[in-house]
Amino acid sequence: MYDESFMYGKECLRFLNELVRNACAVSDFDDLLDREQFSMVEKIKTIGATFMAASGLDPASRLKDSHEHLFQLMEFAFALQGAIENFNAHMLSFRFILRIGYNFGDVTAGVIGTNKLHYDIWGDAVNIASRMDTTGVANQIQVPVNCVPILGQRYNLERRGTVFVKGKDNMDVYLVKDRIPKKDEKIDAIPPDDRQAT
Ligand SMILES: Nc1ncnc2c1ncn2[C@@H]1O[C@H](COP(=O)(O)OP(=O)(O)OP(=O)(O)O)[C@@H](O)[C@H]1O
Repeated sequence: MYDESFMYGKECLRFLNELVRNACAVSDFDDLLDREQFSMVEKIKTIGATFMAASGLDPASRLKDSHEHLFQLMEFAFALQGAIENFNAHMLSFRFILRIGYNFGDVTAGVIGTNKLHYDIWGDAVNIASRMDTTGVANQIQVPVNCVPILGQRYNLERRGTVFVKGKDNMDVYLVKDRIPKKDEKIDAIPPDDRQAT
């Protein structure tokens, strides 16, 4: 845990900056975005200690009738967890806790104003993603129930219960635990000799 008031917030800023573009972690948040496997994922902004990303905003790069951009975003969330683990392994005095909120749905994307331009996204889907984070669990990825049919195709999800979401009342929420292994992954994990014996 860190204290935002320590050294007037300077230490907090330094750590967050190191985390987002640091030299000691194996893969920092911004570097992850350069990877081909996250080609549809975009950083929107950081808000305080929150890192906001979206996927599939460019309809041209989205594969038709595919949920690949949604899986990419979930894989990105896993990669962030890995980056935090790496980062924490270099820390002696404290550990960062990462809480992730995830949602999908229609959004409006654009820029407001004429100076200090900033690309942003809006909509119910964004508000709910934000609430999935704020009502979430330390070191876990929380998603609303509407994500389950699609994410359940690739990930093991555990029902957490209901959380109160402003403007939505109580929402059913799930925690994304891990990937469902692919069939051939299981076979490959068994050494050839053992495979004959079973
Ligand atoms: N583009 C965005 N960037 C940052 N935060 C966002 C964005 N869109 C939505 N949020 C956040 O999502 C949350 C949910 O928004 P909602 O419209 O439900 O409530 P609100 O009345 O705006 O929230 P509050 O009064 O609690 O700040 C808010 O905390 C809002 O700051």
